[in-house]
Amino acid sequence: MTILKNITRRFGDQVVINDLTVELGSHPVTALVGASGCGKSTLLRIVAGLLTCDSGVIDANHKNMAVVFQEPRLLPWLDVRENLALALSRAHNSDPQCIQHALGQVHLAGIEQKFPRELSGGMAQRVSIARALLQKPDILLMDEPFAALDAITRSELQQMLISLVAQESLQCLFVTHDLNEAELISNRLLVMHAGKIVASFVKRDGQYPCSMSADIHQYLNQSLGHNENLSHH
Ligand SMILES: Nc1ncnc2c1ncn2[C@@H]1O[C@H](COP(=O)(O)OP(=O)(O)OP(=O)(O)O)[C@@H](O)[C@H]1O
Repeated sequence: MTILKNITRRFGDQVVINDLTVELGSHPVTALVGASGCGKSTLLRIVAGLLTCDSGVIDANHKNMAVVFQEPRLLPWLDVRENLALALSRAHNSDPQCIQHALGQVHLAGIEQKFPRELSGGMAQRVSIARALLQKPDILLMDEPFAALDAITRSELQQMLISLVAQESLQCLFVTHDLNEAELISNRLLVMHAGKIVASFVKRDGQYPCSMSADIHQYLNQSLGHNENLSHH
């Protein structure tokens, strides 16, 4: 479990994360949704340790985190095996079989020799997920990982992630502004608005409450900076 208490982060005069308190890791997949610019990526980067906060406390039991971004961020001059070997060496692991295993996990056997430019967007993103898995993360942080993919590929990767989470007992924080994706993938859904978590929902018996979608749209439709009427759940 990672607990963030009273986190605030500014960029210049702009308060992007505003006295935010949340606990992560009590459900396999927590989705974080919110309108563009509400601070989702900033929060994820703070959790990942890629960004400091100005005030607040982070009590992180998740020691080993891996991040998957919207872009695969593969090194173009290295082939797939070399890209993954780099991640493996960072994880202080020299067992090359792990690379085959990780590629199998993302259903991509036999492409070790290909260079990133030879991969489709979906394949490249699968490689970046394999790279994250090689780090054996105790929480996987995903920032709009499927946003740049076409609808069919996106759906395939969503199903792959759902299976992976179940098979590997992964913990995942999944940032998206696609509510359907968030509902499908997550077990818990946090709504962010103007730097705060304004609502939280838990999936029970495979379903979120019927009223959730309307509640969230009310938040998403509000312009940033006008959240004083929001109710907490
Ligand atoms: N490095 C930075 N320097 C200055 N401002 C920043 C920086 N990073 C983020 N911001 C600002 O913080 C606000 C929140 O950005 P953030 O990327 O966290 O939002 P988001 O909810 O993830 O949005 P989106 O869904 O569009 O990705 C934005 O106004 C953005 O311009």
